[in-house]
Amino acid sequence: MGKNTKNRLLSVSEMYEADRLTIESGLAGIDLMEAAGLSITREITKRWSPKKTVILCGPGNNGGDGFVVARLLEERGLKAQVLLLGERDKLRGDAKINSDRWAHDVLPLSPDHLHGADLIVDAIFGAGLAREVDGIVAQTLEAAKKLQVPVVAVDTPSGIHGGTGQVLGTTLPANLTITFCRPKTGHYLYPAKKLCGELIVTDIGIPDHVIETINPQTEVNQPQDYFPWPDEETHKYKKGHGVIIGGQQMTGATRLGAICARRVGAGLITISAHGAAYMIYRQGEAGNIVSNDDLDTHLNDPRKNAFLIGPGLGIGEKRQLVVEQLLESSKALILDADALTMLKDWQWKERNAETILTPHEGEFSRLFPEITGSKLEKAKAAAKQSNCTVLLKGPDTVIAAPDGRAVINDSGTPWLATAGSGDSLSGICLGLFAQGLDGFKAASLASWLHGRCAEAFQEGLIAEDIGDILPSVIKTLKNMHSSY
Ligand SMILES: NC(=O)C1=CN([C@@H]2O[C@H](COP(=O)(O)OP(=O)(O)OC[C@H]3O[C@@H](n4cnc5c(N)ncnc54)[C@H](O)[C@@H]3O)[C@@H](O)[C@H]2O)[C@@H](O)CC1
Ligand SMILES: [K+]
Repeated sequence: MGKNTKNRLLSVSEMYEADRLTIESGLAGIDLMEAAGLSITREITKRWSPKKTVILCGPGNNGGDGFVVARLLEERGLKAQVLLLGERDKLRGDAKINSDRWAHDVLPLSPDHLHGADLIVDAIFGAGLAREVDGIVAQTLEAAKKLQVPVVAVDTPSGIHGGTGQVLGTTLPANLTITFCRPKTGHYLYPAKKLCGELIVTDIGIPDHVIETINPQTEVNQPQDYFPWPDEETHKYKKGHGVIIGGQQMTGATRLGAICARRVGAGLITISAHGAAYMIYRQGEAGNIVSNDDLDTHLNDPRKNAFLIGPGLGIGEKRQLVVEQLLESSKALILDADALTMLKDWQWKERNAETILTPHEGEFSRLFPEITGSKLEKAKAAAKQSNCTVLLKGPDTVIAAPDGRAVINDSGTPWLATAGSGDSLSGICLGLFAQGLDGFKAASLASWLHGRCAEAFQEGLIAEDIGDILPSVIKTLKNMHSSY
């Protein structure tokens, strides 16, 4: 993870730490709150001209931000009504100061006081959400949902945990969420990702050096710079020789992986197969090498530097032995699909080479039944326990390294939920692995490229299209600089 912190994602405690260090360094909390309220007001007035904004305020600083928005909207001639959870005279600190600056009445937070709203600002809970939302708050959020007017969430929609992205009790889906300094990890994890609507990150004065000091270990996945561009003097043996253990029946899975591995730049790809499957692979794509040598021969060839096992493999004792032999080798290794299923009882031990595991949620819970938590927490814990790079698949794929670094991928479309899509992903990983990227970089870049292929192709994508469209996605990398 480089020094640049612009792609970092904060946990809730890191956000509090950033506030604390900023205030300690001389910036007043009240100024941060004013900046937060100003940015929210600016984003609202850019998009809407509400006749009546109802602002739902909670008892903490999230509510304090809400009071600032009420005042600033009114200063711009826009009518605002504050509904407050709890007693106004019990507010403390910066929230109290901003309540005092709001010269109008507040009404109790209740579904009865939502009428007439043509815009809602949700400032009940943000980072301080401590338990499930229930009672009058839940009733008000449910009633607000039914109004079907635009909703602007301050920091997070109330009820969403900023770290995990989970809903605690209930929440109010937003059209726009405005958060401060850096996104929180929860903004990129489902279900929060879809409940936040458009996400805007605004600068409220927290300096970059504060984030550098905290050094958060999670980023949004922006791996474009890792792409292994070939230099002019290269030759195929310099670009790696990947081996895929060919499935005996689901031969298509192996072939999809092989195409993607070659498209992403691997010098050579060998499919290792026997019997009837060997003949099928021989009749397949002309650029694949197909070999019926035994595994030892491949493992003893120093040029064959990266192996993939799992796609279309099937399950059985013989295959289990192949998986074990690969695990004991010193080759870079990707374990996918059926290979993960057969790993179930494997005692995690040190491999002396890079390893990537690519489970979906079901495979993950069979592999790591004792690990629970958010998707991010699960991937991080599994990477640490297994000493492997873990690529936990889904619409919010998380890639975690054993040393604690993690990225959340945000490229892709629901069209990736199609047979063979995962085989293409592990093939891309193999191609990058073969070219010498480490496990974390290979998995991060593969996941991003895979998602971009779906975005480029759009409707009607099937697995075969991923390899076809990869070259045009790679082309876009040439002019791209990582930014979000
Ligand atoms: N200096 C700062 O700390 C800044 C904070 N800011 C805002 O402050 C927020 C964090 O403020 P707080 O730490 O006060 O936390 P919140 O305002 O998010 O919530 C804390 C309050 O809600 C109560 N609460 C939590 N969950 C509840 C539940 N389920 N049901 C009922 N009550 C519940 C707590 O008891 C506490 O009173 C951020 O999300 C952001 O909006 C911004 O103003 C920027 C500066
Ligand atoms: K909120």
